Amino acid sequence: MNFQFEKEIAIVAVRRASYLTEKVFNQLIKEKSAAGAHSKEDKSPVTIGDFGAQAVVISLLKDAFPKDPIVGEEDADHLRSNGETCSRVWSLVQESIQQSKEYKELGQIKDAEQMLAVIDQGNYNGGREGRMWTLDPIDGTKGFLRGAQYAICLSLIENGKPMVSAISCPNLPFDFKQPETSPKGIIMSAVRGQGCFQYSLHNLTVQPSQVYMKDVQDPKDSKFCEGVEAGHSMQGTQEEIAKKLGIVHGPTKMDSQAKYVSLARGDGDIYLRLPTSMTFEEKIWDHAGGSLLVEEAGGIVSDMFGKPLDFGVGRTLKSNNGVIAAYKGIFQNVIDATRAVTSQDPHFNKV
Ligand SMILES: Nc1ncnc2c1ncn2[C@@H]1O[C@H](COP(=O)(O)O)[C@@H](O)[C@H]1OP(=O)(O)O
Ligand SMILES: [Mg+2]
Ligand SMILES: [Mg+2]
Ligand SMILES: [Mg+2]
Repeated sequence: MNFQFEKEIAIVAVRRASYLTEKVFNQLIKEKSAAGAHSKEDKSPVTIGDFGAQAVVISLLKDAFPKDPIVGEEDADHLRSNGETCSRVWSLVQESIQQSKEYKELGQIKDAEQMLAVIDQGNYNGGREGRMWTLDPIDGTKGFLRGAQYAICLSLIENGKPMVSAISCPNLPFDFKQPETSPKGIIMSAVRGQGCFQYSLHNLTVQPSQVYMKDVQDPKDSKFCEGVEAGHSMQGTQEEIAKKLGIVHGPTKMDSQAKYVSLARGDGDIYLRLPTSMTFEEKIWDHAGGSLLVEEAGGIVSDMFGKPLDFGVGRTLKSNNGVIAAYKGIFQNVIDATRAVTSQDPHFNKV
């Protein structure tokens, strides 16, 4: 199985959904300036983007692979009881499907009622057997609102292992070495055993290029990254781990799975996500896509104890705690430093 069709559809799906989220963001900005409102407090445009992106991706997946179940983050409950929001989502979804130049015959939705049913098809409970897709229609919601990084993340998991992934990052520069001048918008995609490739989000004529993690030999020469939100990981502990590794530069803070994407193309070497609570269960849609990209680009991904992430135990990573991703040449150093810093800290006692 070489998964070529799966990969192609996954890329088209996240590209179609990105059209929708970019439209929502631009409308939100316009509304803000027109009304002078603090729409940062207003969660509804985000909700519109999340629901709309989930509808667009699932409708395409269901036409291309009718038998595959889907673990998606959102459901349609809120839209069923909120007609106006539902209509806004429906018009965005229609427009996003109509403007798509790729596989236009797939993923059509006939009315708003059908759209709600499509969104609810992301309700699969996950598990070890066979194929399933996992979708985060907007990962990094807070980054999305700030006009910073966010990602649309899709992955095909087979028997508990991510096999195909496509992640769209509308706000990442195409060339990370020229962040100011480079056009924004990339998709990164990988198939297990076939490498990791970067595509342009908007320019379909750009040829994909294979990306690799940087070949860092000494951990102290490495760059580490973490999430922006202090409530999502233990930033203080992460700083201590970096210090232990001899890293002198502070972390790059970035929302969403754009962190995995950045590592995969050599713009960063280590991603630390130490749990704020040992009872917190990371969601499979927050890590399946990104972890495969990093692995296919020369990295290793595990939990904070070095244990491989297990995507076959339901909608969450309940048999893991936290996440560590690093270039393979320094991965063991990172795990050792993490153990040295956390093993005496009762916060990290397994429950
Ligand atoms: N306490 C938490 N620990 C770890 N991740 C969290 C926590 N709360 C929310 N998240 C998730 O972190 C992801 C964003 O990660 P990052 O901080 O790296 O940008 C979101 O998918 C968000 O999930 P949710 O969508 O349920 O809010
Ligand atoms: Mg998420
Ligand atoms: Mg999300
Ligand atoms: Mg969310």
